[in-house]
Amino acid sequence: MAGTPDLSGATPMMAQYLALRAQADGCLLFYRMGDFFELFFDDAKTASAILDIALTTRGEHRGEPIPMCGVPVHAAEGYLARLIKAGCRVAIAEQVETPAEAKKRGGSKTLVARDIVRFVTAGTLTEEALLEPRRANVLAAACVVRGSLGIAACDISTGRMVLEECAPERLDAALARLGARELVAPDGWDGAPAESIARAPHEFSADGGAARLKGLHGVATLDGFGAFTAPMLAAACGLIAYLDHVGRGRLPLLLPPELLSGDGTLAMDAATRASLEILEASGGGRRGSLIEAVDRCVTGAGARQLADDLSAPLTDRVAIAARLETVGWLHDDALLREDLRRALRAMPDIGRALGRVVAGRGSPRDLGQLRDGLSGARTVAERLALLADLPGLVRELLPDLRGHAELVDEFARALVPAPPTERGQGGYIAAGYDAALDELRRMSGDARRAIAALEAKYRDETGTPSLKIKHNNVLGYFIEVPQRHADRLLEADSGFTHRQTMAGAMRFNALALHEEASRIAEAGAHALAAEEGHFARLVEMAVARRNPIARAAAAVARLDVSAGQAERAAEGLWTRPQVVEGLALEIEGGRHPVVEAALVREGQRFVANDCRLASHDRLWLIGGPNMGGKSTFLRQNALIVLLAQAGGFVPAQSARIGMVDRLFSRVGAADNLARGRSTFMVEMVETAAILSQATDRSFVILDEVGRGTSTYDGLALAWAVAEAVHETNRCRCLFATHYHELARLAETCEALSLHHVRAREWKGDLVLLHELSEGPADRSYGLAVARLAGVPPKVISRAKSVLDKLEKGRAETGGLATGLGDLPLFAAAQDARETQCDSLREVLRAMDVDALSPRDALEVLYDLKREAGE
Ligand SMILES: Nc1ncnc2c1ncn2[C@@H]1O[C@H](COP(=O)(O)OP(=O)(O)OP(=O)(O)O)[C@@H](O)[C@H]1O
Repeated sequence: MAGTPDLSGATPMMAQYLALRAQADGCLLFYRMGDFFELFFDDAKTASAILDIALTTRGEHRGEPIPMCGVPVHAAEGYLARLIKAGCRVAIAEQVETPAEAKKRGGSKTLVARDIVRFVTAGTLTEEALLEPRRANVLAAACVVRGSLGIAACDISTGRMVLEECAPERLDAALARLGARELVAPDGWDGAPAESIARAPHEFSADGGAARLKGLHGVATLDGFGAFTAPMLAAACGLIAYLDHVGRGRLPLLLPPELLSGDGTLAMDAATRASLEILEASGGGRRGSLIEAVDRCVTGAGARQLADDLSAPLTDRVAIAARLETVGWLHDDALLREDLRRALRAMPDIGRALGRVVAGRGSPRDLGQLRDGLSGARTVAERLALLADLPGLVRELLPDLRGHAELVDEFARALVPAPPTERGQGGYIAAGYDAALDELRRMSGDARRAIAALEAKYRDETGTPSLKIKHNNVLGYFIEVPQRHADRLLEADSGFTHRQTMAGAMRFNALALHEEASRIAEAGAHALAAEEGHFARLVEMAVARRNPIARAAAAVARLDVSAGQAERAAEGLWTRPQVVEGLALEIEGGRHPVVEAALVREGQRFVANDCRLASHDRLWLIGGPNMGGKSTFLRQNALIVLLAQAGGFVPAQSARIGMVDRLFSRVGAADNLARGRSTFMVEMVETAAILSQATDRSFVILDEVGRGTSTYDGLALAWAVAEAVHETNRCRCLFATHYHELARLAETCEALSLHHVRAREWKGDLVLLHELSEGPADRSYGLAVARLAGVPPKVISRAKSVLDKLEKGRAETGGLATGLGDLPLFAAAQDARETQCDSLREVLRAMDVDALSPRDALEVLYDLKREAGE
């Protein structure tokens, strides 16, 4: 591999490598060698397999060849992104001195010193290229103090930090809500999820956490930020200690912590989130998720805020009303909305630029982004301030959007319009900002002009029109002439000194050229140093104002979310929900945003359905054929509740929602093999959670619970669960089931009613109407659906005869629900076609094929055909 020195015999280097490896602590070690990051031993095997790059060997260690692979430094970000995605963490070991410095330090053979400069892990990214613009990147720490769980979480790309406390068994739900990419937990804590990163328990100290937060934010007490408890502070301590470790002592942007209280948000556990596909569809990724169907934000920060809103809908009516008022205001004024969105669309990502600047990885471009973003925010605020009747929420945001005039003006004067991402070449400080810098630039400009004049002069003097003055990184400035004209310059008194002979050309130096070149170099170095000085000062200015800048970023994001919600509502004829006290759930003409979008893409129409739950009719049992739309109906109502409490409009004609405290969604026998539990076990664990946690203010959707086991067990469980939900939890609940027998519950449960999705058989084909109707389902249509799905006719006809037998057996024994009483649902199940099939079968069975003459056979065929026709 190019650029890789031979390891054999390089023992000091191997010693250096192994020492760094020991510090890398479970991470892959990227070891910088020239233009490459090299990986050795098992790291090389792991990385080459994930990255699909060549695994080679170099040299030996203890008599064994050393496996090795490498990635070019200039392309390292792409490789890092893939490794992080595959769940790896990476330690970056850089050369921390130049070869010249090493030589000066210890002689010509001295190894260049290297050190781990930082760790790159999923939860601690700040690089623009490694982050998803529309998704927050959350790192969390958790620990238990005196039986209570503390959680600290932050998105270091924007600095947002939240602290919360809850019961230890709520850890999974909290992590799912926060969307944590990486979790840090004390070593030896048996409640820690398997994939968490273990850190020394002493790093989780409440006193330590309080001290670090006070130090970070320069305050004597944390009371101004919130009343934080010991578990929260201990978790914060663990989080900051880990950040300190991965940043090698340099902390990223951390804003003052916010106190999160579980009471203020709609509780949803991990299973509910997964089943509602809020931020990710079940197959992974945004496609097909709720957020994809809702998100019309024009900025990355807006999309991240929307994801936050959807992950943690509110239970505070005032806060929900404030958001809804803003969305309504922008919904009703299309011109204003369009104007605002146009302004927002042009804004860079202020929060993430700030994150990089504070983390010490900011570039001139990031400063330019802060300038443009904050100036855009100011313009938006000024335009909004002119309007009458601003919603309260928008009025509150105005001061955050303004108030950066000093920084914006300074940055506007200091920086060129489009600053580069690299500082090495300079050129990012604007002309006219610093007279001394302008003078240095003028000097090097003069010298460049002088060099151009020299070229003309040398051509004249030597009589060589093809003489050129050129520049490269090795020789600097030099004079080049074609070989055949070189004699004149090679003469002893020519004033030129020979530098290099090329094929067909010769290169020379001259004193005057050397002097001008030195002036350029000197002025260039001074100019670069001056620009560096300005850069450091501008960075300092941004860092000092980090909290107000972050507030401006948050205000921009909130405006974008509201405008995006309004846009989505206008596009899809969504409506403003009423979120009220009480236990109603009245949704008229509700639709499922994701299913509807999919249908519309195929030119089909979504059938809207109503849902009317109230305390006297709080459990709807929903039957009907497979594919009839039961799951869709269940989910659309849960999603409408979620969207409404997140403060947005909803896909319905009207919606009146009694505030929900907890939302549960369960799908029978969902696969969760990754967690090593059987599907049925998962289903029951999740159902148990609902039965123990749902209150009368909760909303629960249960989709075919009980289907993951034998028919009798399943029916019995579904029956008992429905009864418990009705009697004990008394929550609002939609319960989809294929067990017709459950209809009997309506006789004993007064707040339970029966509903079904409609279907019809028409000319032998099944027609699914996707329409919800009152009353029990008339029959199953499983075989018809299977035929629709393309199951071969042979298998369908076999299934039919099995079904006939089963139903006959059931009729004789009294059926599945014997002992629960008669089941009228199945009484009318036989239809005329089945009887007809049986008579055809009778004729065929009676026939002796071997005894038939060809003529008789033809007769029989005619008979059969006639009979079938009847
Ligand atoms: N209201 C509707 N309007 C139009 N099409 C619908 C509607 N509801 C569902 N569908 C269509 O029917 C398909 C199946 O819906 P869904 O999964 O909700 O049925 P189901 O009754 O739960 O089926 P199963 O019992 O097999 O789980 C959807 O993917 C969608 O294409």
